[in-house]
Amino acid sequence: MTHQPDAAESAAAPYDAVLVLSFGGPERAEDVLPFLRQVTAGRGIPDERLRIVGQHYYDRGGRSPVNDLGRALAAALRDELGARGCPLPVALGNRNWEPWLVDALRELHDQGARRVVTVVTSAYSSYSSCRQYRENLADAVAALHAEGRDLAVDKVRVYATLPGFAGTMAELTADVVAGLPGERLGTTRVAHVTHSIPTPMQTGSGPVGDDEEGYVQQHLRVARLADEAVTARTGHEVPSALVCCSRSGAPGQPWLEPDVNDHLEQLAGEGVTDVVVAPIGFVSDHMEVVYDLDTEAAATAERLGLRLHRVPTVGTHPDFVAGLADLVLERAAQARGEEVQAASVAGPALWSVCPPGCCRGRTERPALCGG
Ligand SMILES: CC1=C(CCC(=O)O)c2cc3nc(cc4[nH]c(cc5[nH]c(cc1n2)c(C)c5CCC(=O)O)c(CCC(=O)O)c4C)C(CCC(=O)O)=C3C
Ligand SMILES: [Fe+2]
Repeated sequence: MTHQPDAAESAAAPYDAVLVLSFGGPERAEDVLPFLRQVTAGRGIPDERLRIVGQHYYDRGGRSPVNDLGRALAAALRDELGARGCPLPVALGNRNWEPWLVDALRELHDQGARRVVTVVTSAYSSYSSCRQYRENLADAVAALHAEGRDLAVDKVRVYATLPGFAGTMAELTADVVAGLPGERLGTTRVAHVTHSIPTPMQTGSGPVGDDEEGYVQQHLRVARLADEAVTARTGHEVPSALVCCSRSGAPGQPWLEPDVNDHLEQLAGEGVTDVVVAPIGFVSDHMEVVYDLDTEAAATAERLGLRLHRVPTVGTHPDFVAGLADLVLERAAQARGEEVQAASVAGPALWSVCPPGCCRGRTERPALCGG
């Protein structure tokens, strides 16, 4: 982290640092409640839900895996960029807990960074997974400006269709299905899983007036690519569905459905024997995966007599990390005004500068990386 590259000589120019921007989680029991209050500030998540979610953290000693996973991704990306002759510092900064975003950016600035490119740990458009991070960036940069620090921040493109993400997820899914006994493939189903969001957040996701490129539509592209990989690998068309986990919000409030547990109930009633659970909505094995899928959905499957097979998340898979490095260099070329070839699967490459109104929230707040 100490070596300062000469930005002018680097394929990463004009950027002199990379920020991995993530959700964040607690690492000690005493931090669980403050973390939950931070996440839900003003969002009307019932106390009942908070107690349940808090317990998931306490059951693991109060330590969420998410920060360690973010640090591992940042280190892997730094190594990959270094191996490509771009020895940039890569820092982890979080929305909801230490290491806080503003502190990560301040540290990069102390190391000499003046123009930072951000990789968010979510591949999809929505208020929660894209715009809210852009608002967090606006707040952090404004705070640093108020300290007299000069720093500009950009973001790589929305990467649901990046080969290193969607293609890797598709191959990982095909690996799991191909490992099942051939005689059970006829009674096997794939469940592509993502984080549920409120229905109005889905409606507002992606560019205004574009019904083809919202949160769900982007997931359906990735799911279809994975289905095709499964068929190519096994010769079977294994039916699949896009389902959700981690719903919160008040009872009565509409969120995306079906819940993965309800979906398993339905499949059990249809004579299915095996369900391959592919967490396409997530990039690492954080709590939504290790609790909602590996603990809760696994228990549901067990009760129903279903065999559940969980596909790994992309994590620090070399193809994912290489894809993110490609994105950083692609964004750099774009920032230099060069024409770029944006590699994409399962649909067109998505945008790096969000159009006005993209992923609308409940209120208009300043956001960076938008047009
Ligand atoms: C789309 C999406 C992603 C994926 C994209 C991305 O990664 O950004 C995501 C990731 C995550 N969500 C996480 C944790 C939580 N999310 C909550 C609440 C909420 N999530 C929402 C959406 C998303 N969340 C929403 C609309 C809410 C309602 C409140 C609000 O509008 O904000 C709550 C409050 C309690 C509850 O309601 O469950 C917690 C504790 C963790 C950390 C896990 C760990 O510690 O390992 C991660 C990676
Ligand atoms: Fe969440």
